[in-house]
Formats: sequence, structure tokens, C-alpha cells
Amino acid sequence: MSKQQSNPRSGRKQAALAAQEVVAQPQAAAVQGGGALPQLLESSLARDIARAMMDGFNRHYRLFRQETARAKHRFETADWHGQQRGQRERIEFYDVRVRECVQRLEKEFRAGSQPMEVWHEAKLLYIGLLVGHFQPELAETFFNSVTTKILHRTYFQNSFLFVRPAISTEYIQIDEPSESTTFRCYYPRRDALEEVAAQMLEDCRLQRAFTDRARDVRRVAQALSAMLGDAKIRTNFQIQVLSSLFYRNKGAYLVGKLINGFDEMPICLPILHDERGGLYVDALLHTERDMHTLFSFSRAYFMVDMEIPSAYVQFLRSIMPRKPRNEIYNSLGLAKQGKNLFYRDFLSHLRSSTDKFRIAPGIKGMVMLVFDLPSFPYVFKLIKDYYPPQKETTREQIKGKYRLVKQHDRVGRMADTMEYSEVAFPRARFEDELIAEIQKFAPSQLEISDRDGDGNVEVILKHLYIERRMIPLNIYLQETFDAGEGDARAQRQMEHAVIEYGNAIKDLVAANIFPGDMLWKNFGVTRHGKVVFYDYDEIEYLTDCNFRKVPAPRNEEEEMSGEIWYSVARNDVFPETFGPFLLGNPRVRDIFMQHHGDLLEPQFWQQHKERIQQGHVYDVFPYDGSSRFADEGGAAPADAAANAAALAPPGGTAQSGNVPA
Ligand SMILES: Nc1ncnc2c1ncn2[C@@H]1O[C@H](COP(=O)(O)OP(=O)(O)OP(=O)(O)O)[C@@H](O)[C@H]1O
Repeated sequence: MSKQQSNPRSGRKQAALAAQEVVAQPQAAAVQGGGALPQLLESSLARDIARAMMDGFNRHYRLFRQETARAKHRFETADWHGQQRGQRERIEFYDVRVRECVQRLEKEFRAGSQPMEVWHEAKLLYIGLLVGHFQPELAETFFNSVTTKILHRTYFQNSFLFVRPAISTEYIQIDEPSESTTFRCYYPRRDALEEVAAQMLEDCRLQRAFTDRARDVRRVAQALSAMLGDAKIRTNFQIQVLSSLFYRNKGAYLVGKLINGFDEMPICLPILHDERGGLYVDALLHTERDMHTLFSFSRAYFMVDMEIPSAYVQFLRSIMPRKPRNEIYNSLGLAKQGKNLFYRDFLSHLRSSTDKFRIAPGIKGMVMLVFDLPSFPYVFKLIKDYYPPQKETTREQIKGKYRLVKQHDRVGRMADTMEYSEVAFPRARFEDELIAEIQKFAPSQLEISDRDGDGNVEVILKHLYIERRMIPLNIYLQETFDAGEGDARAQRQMEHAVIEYGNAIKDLVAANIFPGDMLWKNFGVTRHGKVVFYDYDEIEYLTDCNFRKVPAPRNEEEEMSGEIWYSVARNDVFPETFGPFLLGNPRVRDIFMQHHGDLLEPQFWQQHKERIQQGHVYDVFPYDGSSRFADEGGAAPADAAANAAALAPPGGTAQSGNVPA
């Protein structure tokens, strides 16, 4: 093959042909069950490229870990603003390092002009460098990220990048006995659980004292004992806990599991600061559901210092077997790995299913065109090219809002999104109605072609968000209305949904987010019955909004006017006016007013805005109040007390679902 033909940046068809040539041999061999041995080149270029790529990844992970490791000190010193900043800034690290690496490869090796034989060999040599590496799966993804910035997309195949993983992540371990292992084991006696609880807390090595460690040890031991109930203790009875604590916002979480015979039960101890500035254990969470809530896609990523991330993922999967691995990687802050795994799962799902992509059920969006594949639990969102006049926004502004949500504390109430570009789907899997919809509303985003020249027509979408599918709240409520007042179960569900809806808004308020458009259709209900917001194009920081009372009319003409007669600035919000849009159904209105009437009062919003402006950082804890250890008159948990007071409706108790009351 000539150098010209195999240049990764040459024209499309030519490139496609070249790609076929290069991969022809390995593919043929693969059919026979093995790979062809590569003809090694004499040039050292491939080795240098592989080495530079490895250096690029190692630098990335070193910096990522350094930032992550700071979370412990920030927790110990109650540096909450720093913690949030760290969480936010760490998200950007990956792209910066990829860019650096691409630049280096271009500058030192003119990477974009090298023939494909060099790239093929660079991949093989990179695999060699991964033997014995502690983060091989992340390093493979890094290689993909860099390579896809350099090669033409016709080369996006396993010969040149890691379409499939090459290195196993099973049984990776640190040989040095002095180094910390992924998890610690404790072998308690049934009658000496306190000893183990004390040791577990001691081993966290937190540089801040517990206010009443003996009390916490007793509570943890009692909770462990209650978990065991009257189960017979088996020979393998043990507790395993992950060596690094999980930090997020104002909490540190000790995550592990209790093993007895064939039973394995998750455990998690949230460690918080109390009002006196001491530490305390707030709860012992122990159900799979608790874990799902803690690791939800609608929360910010944890900061966890991990030498071998795949070992953490394996451990976490053992306590959350139904949680996809991509979501676990995401929750650990390794979002590119999550994105890569998601895409692999998606392609595999496409191959093994036959249903078609369709317009998502529900009320169509004005700025987003949303579609789904019924057999797959995610939705795909395109930004439209045209919006109705009331939506004064642009593609860039919308992207900015989605970015804001990604970096913000999502407090269990805003769905995380994955952003993709140039995604190709088989045309045959699209309903014609959906194609017509995209052609009408987002033509700039659509290409339908046989891009790879392989005889398969594809739908190629330029830019796409993907997020978990939920049941739109308007549909959920409608189903309960349709079931009728005689259906007690439906009535309970309706009540739950309305209360949850208000809780969701209050949790968003605590996170300094004003959702903008609060219509039911902009919220979804998750598998666990949580209400989560997913329409981001109008969100604002609460602190950027001006919450106003509707002015009293000055004369009869103003009073009778059907129009808004007072002047309204761009960021003015009139909470009293929410009611007519939301509360048309009398039953819904009753429940809403009973639990969340304060949301219609400007003071509620103003007070929160002021507190946030004064520097108060609310934290919305990922478990409900009923899971918390009952207070025995000990130290009041700082945040819980503040939130309870601040978020409670007048004369009532805190209603926010997750804010401990
Ligand atoms: N995660 C999701 N799960 C299920 N359905 C969804 C999801 N996200 C969006 N939808 C559906 O797509 C519709 C439009 O989505 P979205 O609210 O994001 O669009 P939008 O254009 O921003 O809306 P609006 O017109 O209110 O600004 C929703 O009303 C809902 O029916």
C-alpha cells in the first residue's frame, strides 16, 4: 500500500479503501479464530507515538488523582466551596490532556501524516505498554480520544483504536504488600461488632475528631446487628470496605459490604460535620436501593482516590448488580470511560435488537427534538435549528446550560447527560416519521449517507445528548387521573408524584438552581419513583433571578386587563403566577398547596437566594431522613438542621425529600 493511499487524512473514499486494505488480513484471520501476526516496521515512529500517548495518559491520571486526593483535606477542613470547585474543575481535565497529547503528536511526529501501518503498529505497541498497568481500560479510552482527533473516521475500527478492550481488568492488583489494597476486610465476632465498627472508623484516618466516637461506634454496631437479625453466623462472616472514602459536597462515605454465608449486603456510612465542627456518622445505609440513590445518574460525581479503578467498579457492581458499568464509572468521575462503555453497550444492543427509533412519547419539546428506541432505556436529544419566538435562545446558549448542569451539583434532581458528536445509526432502524421530524426541525444536524462506502446507509447526527429515559411526569400523572378516584393505588401514586415534584424543586433551590420552566412535562419519574428535572434550556442560577411579588393594580383598567400590565425585566420571576400553569387539577392543587404552597411565595425564593449569596452551601444528602440514626440529644447535624429550618414550610417540617429533617 502506498503511503499516499493510507494517509489518515486523505479523501473519504480513498481512505475507506485504504482502511479496508489494512484491516483485510486481521479480519480474515479473525474468522478463523485468531489474529494475524503484525509485520513490524523498522521505524521507531510507532514506538514513539505509543510512548507519547502513554505519557499523555499517565500525566492525565496523575493530575486527576492529585485533584481527587485533595478532597480528603477539603472535607477535613470543611472547605465546601473548594470541594465544589474541585468537583467542577476535575471534569475539564480530560479534554485538556487529550488536546495536549494531540498537539504533541502533531508537533513531534506529524502524526496526522503518518501511514496507517504506523498507526496499526502504534496500537499494538501501546497494548504492550499496558501490560502491568493499573488503569488499562482508561488508558485505552485515552488512546481512542487522541486517535479519533487525528485519524479520519473511516479508520475508527479495532485495528487502529480500541473499539473493543484489549487488556483484561480482572485481578489487577498491586504486588507491593506495603501499598494499600482496594478494600479492607474485617472479621467480627457477633458479640463484638463494636470493636470492628471502631476499627473501621479508625482506619479512615480522618484528620478531624469525631464529636462522640463512642456513640457513633455503638450506633453502627447496633445497625449492623439489626441487619444481621437472627441470621446464623457463617464461617465466612466478614465486612469488606473500600479503602478510599467517597467524597462529595459536604459528605464522606465509607462504602462496603457485609458477607455472611451466601448473603452479601451493601453497607455505607455517611460521615458528616455537625454544628460543633466535629465529625459524626449519620446513618448506616444497607439496601441496594440506598446504593442506587447514592450513586444515581442525577448526582454529582464522587471524588475517590483509586489506584485501580476497575477494582472499585467490580466491588461496586457486586453491591449494585443491576447498575450498568458505564454509570458506575461516571459516578466515580471517570466520565469518558462511562461514555465509551455506554457506546459499546449501545452498539451491542443495536446488533441484538430489531425495534426502531421513534419520536419519544410525551409533549414535543420546543427546542429539543427527542427520540428513543423502545427496547433501550435512554433518550436521544437533538437541539433544533428553529424555535418558537418565545424561546429567545441559541444553540450555543443551550449547550452552555447543559454544560452548567454537567458541572453543577445535580442533587439527585437533574439527569446527567452524555454528549456525542457525529453519531451514526443504521437508517433502516429509524421510523420515517422521525426522519421527517429531524429533516423539518434540525436539518443542519442530519446527514443520511453511506458514509463508509460499505453499502449501509446511515443516519449521522452531528451533535446529540443522551440521557436516562424516565416517565414524563405529565404522562405519569395522566395515568393516575385516568385510573379514576376510586383507584386507591393510583391516588397514592399521584400524591407521591406531586409531593416529589415539590421536593425536587426545593432540592434544586438548595443547589442554587432555578429550573425556569417548571411545567410537569419537564420532569420525569425514575425507576425508584424519584422526580428528576430534564429540561435545561431555561435554567438559571437562583442568585441571578429577581423574585418579585406581582404589583397591586393601580386602577380598574389594570385590574381587568388580561395582559401583563407591569414591566418585567429579563430575570424577573413571579412565583405567585406559577399556580395557574401547574394546578388546574383540584386534587393536585390540594396536595401541592398542603405540602409546597411556599413555592408560590416570593419570600421563599428570596430567602434562599440571600442565604446562598451569604456563602451558605446547602448539601442535599442522598438518603432520606428515615435512614438517619435517631438523635439522642447529641450534636445536631449542621447542614440538616439548617436545611430543615430553611426549607420547612411555615409552621411545618422540612418537606424536601432528601434534605434530612
Ligand atoms: N429523559 C427523558 N425521559 C423521557 N422522556 C423525555 C426525557 N427527556 C425529554 N423527554 C421527552 O421529550 C420532551 C421534550 O424534552 P425537553 O423538555 O428536554 O425539550 P425542550 O425543548 O427543552 O422542552 P420545552 O419546550 O419545555 O423547552 C419532554 O416533554 C418529554 O416528553
